Amino acid sequence: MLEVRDLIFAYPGQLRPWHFDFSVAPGTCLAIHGASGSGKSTLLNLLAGFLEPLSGDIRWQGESLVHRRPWQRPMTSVFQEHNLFEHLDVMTNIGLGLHPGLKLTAEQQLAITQGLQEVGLAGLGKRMPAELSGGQRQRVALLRAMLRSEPVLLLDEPLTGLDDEARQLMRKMLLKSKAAGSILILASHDEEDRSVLADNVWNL
Ligand SMILES: Nc1ncnc2c1ncn2[C@@H]1O[C@H](COP(=O)(O)OP(=O)(O)OP(=O)(O)O)[C@@H](O)[C@H]1O
Repeated sequence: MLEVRDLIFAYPGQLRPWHFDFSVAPGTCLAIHGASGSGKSTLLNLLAGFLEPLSGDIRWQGESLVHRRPWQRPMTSVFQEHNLFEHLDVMTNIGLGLHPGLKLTAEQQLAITQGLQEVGLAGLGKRMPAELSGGQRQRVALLRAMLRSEPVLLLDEPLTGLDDEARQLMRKMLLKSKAAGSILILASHDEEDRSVLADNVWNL
């Protein structure tokens, strides 16, 4: 269970702080809903550990995460900038997500090849990020996040800008992650994405 308890945050000079309090069970998706500027990305950044709360707690399996660095948290984030390494090809970008020294097992290599097929990118493993469209880059970033198999996936507008076919494929993959027990925290303006993926909604 991921628990967010009385988490308070404000940017310097902000008069009304945010107050977050919710919990999310494994195998479910919480959508964060709110107007532009309401704090969706801020909440994801707090969960990921890129921002420090003023007070309150974030707990995973009963253990506090607030003093853990981002890479020590059981989470993977896919934020709007897709964060691919520009000088590394698609396979290497994904492989680095699985093992920082690229020591991949045969099983992991197979998972990458199959994953690329599933998200409609078969045969593009040797491409450099600059040789991909925006939507293809987005799918690489999402696939890398899903293959990391961390218990919590933080998703900031993950399907924005994808065409219908790619969007359907990625929704299917995300539903598969959820069925396998992942927690999805989803910031999305898209009502259909929320209705297909989310079990609960946190309104900002
Ligand atoms: N580093 C920062 N310093 C000060 N204020 C910030 C900072 N980052 C964001 N804000 C402000 O905090 C508010 C929430 O921003 P945030 O990016 O979390 O909104 P959002 O709901 O994700 O918006 P969008 O849907 O447009 O992506 C906005 O008013 C924004 O201007």
